[in-house]
Amino acid sequence: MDFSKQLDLLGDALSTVDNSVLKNDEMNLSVWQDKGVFRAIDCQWIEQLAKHVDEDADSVLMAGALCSAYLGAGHICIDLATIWQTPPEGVELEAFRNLLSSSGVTSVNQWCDALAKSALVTLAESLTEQPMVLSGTRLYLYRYYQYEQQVLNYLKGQFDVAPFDVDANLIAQLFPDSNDDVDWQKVAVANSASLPFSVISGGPGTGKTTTVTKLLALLVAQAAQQGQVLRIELAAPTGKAAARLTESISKAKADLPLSDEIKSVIPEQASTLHRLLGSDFGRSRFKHNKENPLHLDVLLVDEVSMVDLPMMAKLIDALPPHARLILLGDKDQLASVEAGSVLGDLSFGIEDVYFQPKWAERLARITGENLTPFGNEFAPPISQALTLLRTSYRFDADSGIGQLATAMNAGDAKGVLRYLESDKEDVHWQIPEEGQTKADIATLAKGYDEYWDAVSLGGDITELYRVFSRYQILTAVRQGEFGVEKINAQLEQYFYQRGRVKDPHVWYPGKAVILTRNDAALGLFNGDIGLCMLDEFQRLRVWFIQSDGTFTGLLPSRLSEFEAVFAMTVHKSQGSEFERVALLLPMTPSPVLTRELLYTGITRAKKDFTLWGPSSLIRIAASIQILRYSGLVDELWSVPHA
Ligand SMILES: Nc1ncnc2c1ncn2[C@@H]1O[C@H](COP(=O)(O)OP(=O)(O)OP(=O)(O)O)[C@@H](O)[C@H]1O
Repeated sequence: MDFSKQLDLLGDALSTVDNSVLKNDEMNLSVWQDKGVFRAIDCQWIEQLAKHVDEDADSVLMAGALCSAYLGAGHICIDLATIWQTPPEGVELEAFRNLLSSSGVTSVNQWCDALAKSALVTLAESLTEQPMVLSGTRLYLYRYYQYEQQVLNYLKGQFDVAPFDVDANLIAQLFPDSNDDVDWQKVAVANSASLPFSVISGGPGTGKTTTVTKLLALLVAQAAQQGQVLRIELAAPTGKAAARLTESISKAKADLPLSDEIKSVIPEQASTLHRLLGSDFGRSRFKHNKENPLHLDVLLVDEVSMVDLPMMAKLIDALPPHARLILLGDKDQLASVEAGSVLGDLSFGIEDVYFQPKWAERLARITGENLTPFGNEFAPPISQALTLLRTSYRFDADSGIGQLATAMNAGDAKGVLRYLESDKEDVHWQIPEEGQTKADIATLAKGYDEYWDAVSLGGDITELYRVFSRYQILTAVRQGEFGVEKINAQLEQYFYQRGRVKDPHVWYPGKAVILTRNDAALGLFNGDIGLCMLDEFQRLRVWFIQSDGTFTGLLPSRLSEFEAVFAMTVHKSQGSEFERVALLLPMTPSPVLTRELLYTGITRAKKDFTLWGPSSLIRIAASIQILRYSGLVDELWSVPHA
């Protein structure tokens, strides 16, 4: 039986769960469900598994349910050794150990032995198709183990490819006056041009787009010298991010010190990953895969922090063997909504491990930069493929947003509060009053005055979209008084009371929506933003920006799954930037309040940032980092380093 297919079929169609699956009464699933450790789908999953074993498999089924539950929280696998020490939240260690000991498991080794012996588990070293895979102390659902292996095998294959020649003169031409200590943009170009796979990571405004545009120019120019034309594709996880990539590449291209002929070969048009791979919406298989690979020589993917492990595996699967893959993103941003944190895992040691000394010498020869201090004989192969851009050209040393983002990223709560309290022009802090239970909608709504003025003038949709994109309210949570749903409803009501909106319950000029699902028929994607305006025949249309910057107007009735977007969650805002951002925290602690969430929220703002929230929660958030289990870090970074 194909258990992974079975898991798919289970989907969200939940029926009554048989809570007596586990032979030991103490391991009653309903208790675990009540504690919020397991979802109904986790219980269904092990209920299915239990039908296929006669053995007393309680400890195995428990591990299986944990594996499924952790996957739901974004982890690719569970680490039994870690869970043995730190059981899921809400479960006491002693109770957890007692439960397992009642099925004969009193140590991690015994737990691993029980799993290794089970008919439900295959060992990674002798892989067969079973519901679960045990690799050391890591336990995976079979399909996720496969995804991880696909990525690892691809990477290991790339590490063995001999480096490509790089034209140092062209690099010098592209960086005519680099006078930083070490010009990491130049190093990134030399490094990525040498390799079939590379990652360029950097915070906001560190020049990622500028750098890859130069990289593409170099590759195009080198190919031209050999009479070849490269097929280059640009992609990003969401429509918004693809549109931004298109815009920034075309801007960066204009400044290149190269001939128009070379520039004309560098594409500007980016598409979404789904569109690139040929999504047949709703099905997990893409049109392009190993049997039908993409027709390209170079693939550049931006905003990779948002790419989950299954998507990365499918992307890699669809690459022709000779293709170069260049990944771009900010490793410190929130990880993908779905399971995995691929960019974070790939860049795990990027801060303190650099290049093998020989590789550092090679790059120094090409770039003329002094990279001797960055040689490290313990650098694992993956670290050769990474470059971190460190200087932000958007935020100067005085910028409050830049300093705030850096402090948050470092988990420096005191620094964060200090910058919030300082009188920097671009950072503001709205401290809620003791016991405040509602958001200050009137103040939050002020940011949209300019937008409503533009709506009432009924101007051009391009201009309206531009004005709308200047300000955004972000929320940390979905539910509750400070959650995105309530805030949107209150904002629409407020706009109605102020006469901006005739009736908030129907479509009206100026209504702003975000799609919550891909829509094959309309060619629109989850996360696409539409603005409602009258067309030339005075009919209401919802206008969506295409990745080429033009707009398409649809009858509102054609949209099925969407929500208002005067406020959006930080998760949804990834891949977008706004001149002014108001980030609204809840008043009480929430597990979603993490360093990454606040860093992502802060870095959406280009010119002005306001944080609404109490200092206690800001402190807590700064101290919590998201950890997602996977085997990528161990497999890629396990070489001890100095
Ligand atoms: N080496 C440099 N010297 C001076 N200015 C630079 C340099 N590199 C980039 N810039 C400028 O900094 C700004 C941000 O650059 P770019 O858009 O390439 O950064 P990014 O990392 O892609 O930004 P984002 O956070 O928007 O993704 C641009 O105005 C760009 O022209």
